[in-house]
Amino acid sequence: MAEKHGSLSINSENIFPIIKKWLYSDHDIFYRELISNGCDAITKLKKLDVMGEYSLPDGYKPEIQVIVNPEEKTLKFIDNGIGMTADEVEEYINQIAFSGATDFIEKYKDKSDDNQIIGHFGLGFYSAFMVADEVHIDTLSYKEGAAPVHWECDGGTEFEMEDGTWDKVGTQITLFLNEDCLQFCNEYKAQEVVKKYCSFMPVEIFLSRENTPETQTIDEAEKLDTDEVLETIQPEKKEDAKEGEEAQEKPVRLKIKKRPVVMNDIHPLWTKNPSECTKDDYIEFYRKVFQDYKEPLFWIHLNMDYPFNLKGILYFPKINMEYESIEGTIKLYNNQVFIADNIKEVIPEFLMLLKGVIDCPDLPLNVSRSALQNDGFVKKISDYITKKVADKLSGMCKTDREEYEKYWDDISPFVKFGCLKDDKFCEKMTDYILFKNLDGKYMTLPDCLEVNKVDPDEKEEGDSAVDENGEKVEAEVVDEAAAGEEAGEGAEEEKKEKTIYYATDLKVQSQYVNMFKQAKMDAVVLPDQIDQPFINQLEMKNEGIKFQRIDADLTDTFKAKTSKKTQEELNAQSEELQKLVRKALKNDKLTVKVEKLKNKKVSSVLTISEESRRMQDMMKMYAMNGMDMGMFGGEGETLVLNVSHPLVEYVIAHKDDKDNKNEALICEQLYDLAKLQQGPLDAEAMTKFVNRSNDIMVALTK
Ligand SMILES: Nc1ncnc2c1ncn2[C@@H]1O[C@H](COP(=O)(O)OP(=O)(O)OP(=O)(O)O)[C@@H](O)[C@H]1O
Repeated sequence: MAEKHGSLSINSENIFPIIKKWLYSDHDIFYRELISNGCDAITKLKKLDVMGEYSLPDGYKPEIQVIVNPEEKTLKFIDNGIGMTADEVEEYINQIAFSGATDFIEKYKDKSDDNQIIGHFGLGFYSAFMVADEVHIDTLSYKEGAAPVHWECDGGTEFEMEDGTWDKVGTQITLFLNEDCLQFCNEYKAQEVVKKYCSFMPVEIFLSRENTPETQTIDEAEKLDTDEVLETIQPEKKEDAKEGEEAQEKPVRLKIKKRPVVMNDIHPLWTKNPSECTKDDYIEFYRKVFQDYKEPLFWIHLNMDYPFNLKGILYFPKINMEYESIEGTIKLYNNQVFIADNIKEVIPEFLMLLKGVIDCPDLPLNVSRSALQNDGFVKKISDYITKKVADKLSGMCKTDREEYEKYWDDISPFVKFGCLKDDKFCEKMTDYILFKNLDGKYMTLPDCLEVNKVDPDEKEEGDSAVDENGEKVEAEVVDEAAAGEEAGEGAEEEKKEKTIYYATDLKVQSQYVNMFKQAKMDAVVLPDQIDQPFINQLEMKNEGIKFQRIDADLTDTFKAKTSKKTQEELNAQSEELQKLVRKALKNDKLTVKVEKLKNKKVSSVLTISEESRRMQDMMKMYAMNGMDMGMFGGEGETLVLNVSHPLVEYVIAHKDDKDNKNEALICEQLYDLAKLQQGPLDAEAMTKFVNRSNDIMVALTK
């Protein structure tokens, strides 16, 4: 070939500075580009062999060598792939690749955020100029009679091309590193980058150091053709061999140049058929990739060929905590070439709580992130992954409930977060969300509704109420006919709305929990922060389902049946006592209700309406961001006084007695006792409560 000197066909004189600046944030990516070009070249050669257009030489072992040379500040990438003829170098390197790079830069130069482009694919070979002042190509095409080609370019717009000396089919790319980028010819840095991008590339990659003095010693029998023998070590003669005994010869040893170590796994687990993979394989792969010593709970092996190609493994790690602190990683690959972690355009956000690998060769990667976001195909991929996760979970719930329950506490933040983030996932999972009831038993939403279908009053028909020790207490038995009057049509209407009662803290709400248990009513436990938005969403999406905290209201179950007349009396007493209690407590917002409760040992109970409490909880969240909370305190609180309790009877009997000092004292004490059943008192209230309790006991001594 006549020596050729030419200009690269580009539009801009400044293309190299742009390449360098553009990809500055992750310019180690050139490793991935050059190694994957080598992989492609090898794949093409193997394909030609399969098609009968080329015969691979005997003992052909596809491989890519990465050779660092810190002394000479060079980095070499050598593959035994298809190679290039001079014409091909002209076409693919001088023209096409460069114009591709120009297009690429033209398209994205205005985008200021480096992360806008997810793959950097399409820049390929020229990414070498991000770190190198000069790049050489030495290549020999597989084609019969092809001549080796040498090409070089010093980062300007000029290149030189001439006959070369490369005598093996394949290509060597040599980078003469820029002074700022010498780290890339450091062996350890090279190792790190190759591991980052190339751990699962489909061709074996070997990393070595040029002119390395490192050696290793092996038995002669272990010698491979590729070993470079530096010295043959003859065994010492065994002198102490006893007479008659055959002298046992030690083997000949060879000192060889240290063999390069394979850097990658060319058959990662996700490429295998799930039926070929064992539990140990999955766990080992998980540990290797995510450096997590804990065992994952379970996993989903995705394996799809049609209508798009997608393979991967999603692991559910052990995460028994609030979702904010969970950090997952989903690694995205394209034909076993690592692209990036956590690409939220492709992988649904809630799945980022998991750990996993997804390989999707069909993904368009040389596009900006915003283009990916609006890509219908990418949306399909994302939907498919979501569906598979929901299928796995619902399937497990249906066929292996015991196992599902075992994992539930760990996966529940993830499932709930998923339901909040993804409507389709929510739809599929609604019936497979588990709720733990007061006895610690897991129930699905349909189970909960089934339980609540039974009218607690009917269930209790004929039963007496029981106290906290499970002993029967006297309950008011009223004339059915009289009670019947109040059961109008309105009550029928109300029953259509199904209420699921819940507790958020079994300790704090223990008094209510006891009352529920005594009344043989059930509630579910929803202790996590995510539960509140989650039940809001369930209510929104499932008309007729209402969640109510167990201290939100006293259900009719706790009340004795009363005649209309008695109820009217109670209403009147409520009005009067409200005035009295408000005055005693100096609290105008408090509602007071007098009720006839079945359990005569309960004197007072505080309820706070579900709506007010939810509103207050929300306000508390805003308060953390500096909002004043004072205006919302005490809203929606109702003090229920049990008319069947002697203390309340006493207050009612003496309500008009202006000289009675005990009245106010008892009102305050009843309120504090009710408040204590919900949670701790604040410091001031607690001091008052203790002093008052002491006063009451002193009074007993008189
Ligand atoms: N090691 C190699 N062996 C053989 N041909 C190569 C090699 N490296 C590059 N080429 C040729 O040069 C062309 C341009 O390479 P470049 O890396 O710029 O882009 P690409 O590989 O086509 O796309 P991508 O940017 O996605 O890698 C390739 O398509 C290939 O034909």
